[in-house]
Amino acid sequence: MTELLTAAQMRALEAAAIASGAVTGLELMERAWQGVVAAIFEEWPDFAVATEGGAAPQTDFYDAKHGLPPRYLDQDESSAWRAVVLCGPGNNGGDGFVVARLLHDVGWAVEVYLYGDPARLPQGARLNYERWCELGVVTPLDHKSCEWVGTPTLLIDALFGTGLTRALPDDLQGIFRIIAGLVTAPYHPRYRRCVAVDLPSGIDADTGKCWAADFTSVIRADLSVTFLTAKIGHFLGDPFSLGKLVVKPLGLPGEPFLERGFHNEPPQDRRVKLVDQRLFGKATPILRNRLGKAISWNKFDNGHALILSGGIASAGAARLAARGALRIGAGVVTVGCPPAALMVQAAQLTAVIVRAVRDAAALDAVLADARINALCLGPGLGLGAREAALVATALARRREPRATVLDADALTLIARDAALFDLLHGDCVLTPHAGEFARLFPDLAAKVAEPATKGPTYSKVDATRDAAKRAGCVVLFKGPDTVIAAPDGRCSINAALYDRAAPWLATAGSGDVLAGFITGLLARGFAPMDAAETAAWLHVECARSFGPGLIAEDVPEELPKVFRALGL
Ligand SMILES: NC(=O)C1=CN([C@@H]2O[C@H](COP(=O)(O)OP(=O)(O)OC[C@H]3O[C@@H](n4cnc5c(N)ncnc54)[C@H](OP(=O)(O)O)[C@@H]3O)[C@@H](O)[C@H]2O)[C@@H](O)CC1
Ligand SMILES: [K+]
Repeated sequence: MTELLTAAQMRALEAAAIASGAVTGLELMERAWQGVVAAIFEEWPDFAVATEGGAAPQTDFYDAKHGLPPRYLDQDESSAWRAVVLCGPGNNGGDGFVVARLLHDVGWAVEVYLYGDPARLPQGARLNYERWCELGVVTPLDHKSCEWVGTPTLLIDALFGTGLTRALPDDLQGIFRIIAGLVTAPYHPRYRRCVAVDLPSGIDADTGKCWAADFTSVIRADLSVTFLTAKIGHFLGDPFSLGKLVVKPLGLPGEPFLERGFHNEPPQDRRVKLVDQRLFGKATPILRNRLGKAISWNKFDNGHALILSGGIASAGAARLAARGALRIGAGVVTVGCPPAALMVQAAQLTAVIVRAVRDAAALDAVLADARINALCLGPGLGLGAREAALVATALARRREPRATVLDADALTLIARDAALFDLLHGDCVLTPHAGEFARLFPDLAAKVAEPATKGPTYSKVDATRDAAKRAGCVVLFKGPDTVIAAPDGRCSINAALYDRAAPWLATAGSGDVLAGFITGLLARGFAPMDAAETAAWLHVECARSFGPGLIAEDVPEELPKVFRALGL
């Protein structure tokens, strides 16, 4: 998995590299702008063609995005390559001055605006400001001049990066609103693309929160270019403001540290990882069973998952979870349902065993079978006294605690009853969506929802970590930015964003399949955190592999294809 950094960790790495003498601050800035410019030209190769002719291409990118016919192009103006670079008072602005220089060198008409006093720029940024001043003017960015920004072919947002730690002053809020309004104006023919250096200005690099009035006053980027590795804030908040995210190397001597972990490792509860394909490295037990051996010929060695079902009307949710658990490799899956739902479940299920579980006493008897080693409680379960008793029975068998996923209705039940909540143990996994999270942890949800007005801000990562500590088990907080945390502080993000976006996964029943995936992996012997991360990643991969049109039933059926693509 890839380490995501906080602004402070990034600064510490930069300072360590500079202190080691391996690189200077100015060199880092040079590498950063090289990365930005390379990313721009890779993304829009037509922009680099200006090096030769200086004539703007007739291609209307805007047209492609909004379906406007080319005649909307302002032909008179289209021959000018106009770039506007907005620079801020720190090193993000310093990166902006250098990008301006390079674009100028390759033939663009570049206008540079600066917010702040040039005399107070940090040393490296100041030097690059002076170099730019030899080539062109710098217009102070204020309420009046920001109107002149207009709608350039290329807008570079280098106002603020990782150094933004407090709310923007009123004058800046106004400037942001005006520029954001200009560049997102839907019918202006000449606006092409906006590139954010590091991240769109106004977004907090640690939490993804917005220091501007709201996300509508953030200058939305088509491309955000960051350095070394992504920051946590790139995946939280409103990542849609970032457009496409590109990470460029800085050539730091310890850069491969990202593969191995930090040289000076921050404590566990300060690190956040991005779940990615590296989960499936050699060490991954995806093809191993609960005994740590390769998947066994004996189905019980591969675990036995029990999914509790609700009544007839909601019985489908448990079936989806069961199918997920089976496809991900649990050796045996049983659905336990109320007697009245037995016929319905038996008629619909083939490879899955169906058993009647009338009440808590019946569940207790079923759980006497020690081969059942993973439980799934919640999908379509119901919210009555019987269901609460089932949850209590399942959690209370402390002498033989089973790995247990609590989803949907089971989460509502434990949110309602503190005694049930107290039964949670270290082999549980909670899988709330935002609404369920707010019911379970109202104070933490309220802190996440608070707008950023003073630092440090509180994010979904912080909330999930705090929730896992409070519950004493793994919490998987769902969303396009799913955050997974363990009580010991481990934390990761499984992002269905940028090149992994799969909005069609937001479909009824897909959460039930995820609960089933986790349960199946728990049955296979995965530790709760590993099971949650692996299941969440595969869940998104299934959706991506299937594509639009996906319904929940398709998710488990796509799994064999995903496994094959992974070479498993
Ligand atoms: N680290 C690295 O390895 C590398 C970093 N690089 C680049 O540097 C960027 C980070 O630079 P940075 O630390 O100078 O921060 P940045 O975002 O420019 O802003 C700081 C300025 O903003 C000001 N300010 C803050 N809040 C404010 C507010 N609300 N309203 C108004 N002003 C406010 C703050 O003022 P102060 O708090 O000091 O009073 C200070 O003047 C990073 O994003 C990347 O682009 C790359 O070049 C390569 C390697
Ligand atoms: K920026």
